[in-house]
Amino acid sequence: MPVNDVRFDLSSCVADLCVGIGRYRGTVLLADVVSTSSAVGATRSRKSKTELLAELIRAAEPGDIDVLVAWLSGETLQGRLGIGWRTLSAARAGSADSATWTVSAVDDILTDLAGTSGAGSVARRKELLTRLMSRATAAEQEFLVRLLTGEIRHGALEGVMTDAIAKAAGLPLAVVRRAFMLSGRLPATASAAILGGEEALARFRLEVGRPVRPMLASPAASLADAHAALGPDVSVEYKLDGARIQVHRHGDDVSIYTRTLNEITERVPELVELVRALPCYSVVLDGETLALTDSGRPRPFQETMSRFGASSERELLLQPYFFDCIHLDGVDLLDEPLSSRLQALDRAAPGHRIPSLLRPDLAETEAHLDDALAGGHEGIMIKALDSVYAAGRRGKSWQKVKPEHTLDLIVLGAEWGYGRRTGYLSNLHLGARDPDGGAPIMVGKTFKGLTDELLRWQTDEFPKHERDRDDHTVYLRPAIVVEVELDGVQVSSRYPGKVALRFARVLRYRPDKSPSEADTLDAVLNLLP
Ligand SMILES: Nc1ncnc2c1ncn2[C@@H]1O[C@H](COP(=O)(O)OP(=O)(O)OP(=O)(O)O)[C@@H](O)[C@H]1O
Repeated sequence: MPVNDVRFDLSSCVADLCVGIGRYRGTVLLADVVSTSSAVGATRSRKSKTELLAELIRAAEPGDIDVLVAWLSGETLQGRLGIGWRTLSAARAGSADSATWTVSAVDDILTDLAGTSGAGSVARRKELLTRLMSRATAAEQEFLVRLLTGEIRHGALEGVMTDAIAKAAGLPLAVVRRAFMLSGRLPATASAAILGGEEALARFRLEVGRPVRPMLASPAASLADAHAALGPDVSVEYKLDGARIQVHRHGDDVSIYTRTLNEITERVPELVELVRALPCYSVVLDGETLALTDSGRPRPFQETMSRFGASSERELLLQPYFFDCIHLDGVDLLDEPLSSRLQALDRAAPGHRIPSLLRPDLAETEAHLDDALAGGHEGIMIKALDSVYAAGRRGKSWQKVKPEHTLDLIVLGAEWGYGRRTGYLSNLHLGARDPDGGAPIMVGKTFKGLTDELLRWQTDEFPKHERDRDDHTVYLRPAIVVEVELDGVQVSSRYPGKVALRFARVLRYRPDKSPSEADTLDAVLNLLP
């Protein structure tokens, strides 16, 4: 689309939005949300995305704020309703001429849909969906389909949404970010910010038993770079190729969460036992878990992840390796430097620290990386000892060094295979995340690295996320993240990002990551020689 058309679309969307909000201030119409969402999608500027979302949040009635934020950030139950694209299309006979749905009325229907189960639920769901769709305009229907299939999250990513909440509430961004880290939920953060200001946000505290959003690392160009950037006061740790765990214990109560804050306590009894036996009363630990082979090498990532699934194989015993401690016996440590948190970790869980070195020189750091790789691990992490615990990938206080290029990409589609792969979905279309929250951008294809087991899994799983299909290809909604290894990237006019992967091969699927955590187009472009 030529640039002028984008501008035209955007300005008409914004005009609609202002009319909508002006007319209905107090009661936000679904139409207002729809025009904001398309305007947010159409602009590539983070600043205007923030402005638009902030305007919408400001205009909402108090009771609508959390629903709005949940919708626009994808943090909503609707993606999990299990309503497919086909069912939704079937419910779309005809559309209304003018917009009458309000946010709260739509939310009531969605809540009803979520609560419908048992005998007669199919008919009841159909009836609710038809009611919802028949009173919606064509644009609203489009939005509802994306909302119900869980696709909407790409309109407003976490970063933009926290900016918008801060702007709408007139509060410093740092205060909003911290509340989000502690509450783990954007809707609750938004309502508190708008209705209760800084005081309400300050009430979000670290609570033992409630997970906080984890701190992440940024990739380092090289080991020497990371070492030079962070200076001598660092902790250099193995980067283990397992699954992130956050462990909370209060007395005998233990709860364990994944990187995406899902609770898995019931599935990992051996970890619960071990944590109960630690010499402390209350603690929150951050770490990695994995299963080992008899010779002490890490088992493949898929096997560790399989322990988190519904049918968990208990024979594979998981080991924990902790690397942080953010609460110990009544004292919150989030704002303490890493050096103090590591001392607390050694008191709380002696003998369970991830293999690490304190303040090594460059040669020792290199040797640690070699040891990690020789042991079958992924690489190392280099962390500034004076850094506080802050959720997300902001700043450079944790840097990861891995020898191979790998990218976490979004599966956009898969082509039917031929020869040995006839009848299987095979060649994957791979997309990078648009850093500005737009649709993923295709950067390459591959079928290399796909085992028979993965081919079978793909063929089973992909149709559940189908967006469209033709004779050769099944196109997917952004839902599945796959990690690929590659030799590099090259400039290419074949794909819209003007860059293509070189020799990409599938390493594994990443069920622990959502598309909003996939690598961005910028990360791909960074690999250009
Ligand atoms: N010593 C360690 N310190 C922190 N995280 C570690 C460590 N060892 C392994 N990890 C894992 O690495 C992840 C942090 O790396 P990053 O922020 O790059 O996330 P990621 O995208 O999942 O990483 P990758 O895709 O490289 O596995 C953590 O979520 C954790 O699961």
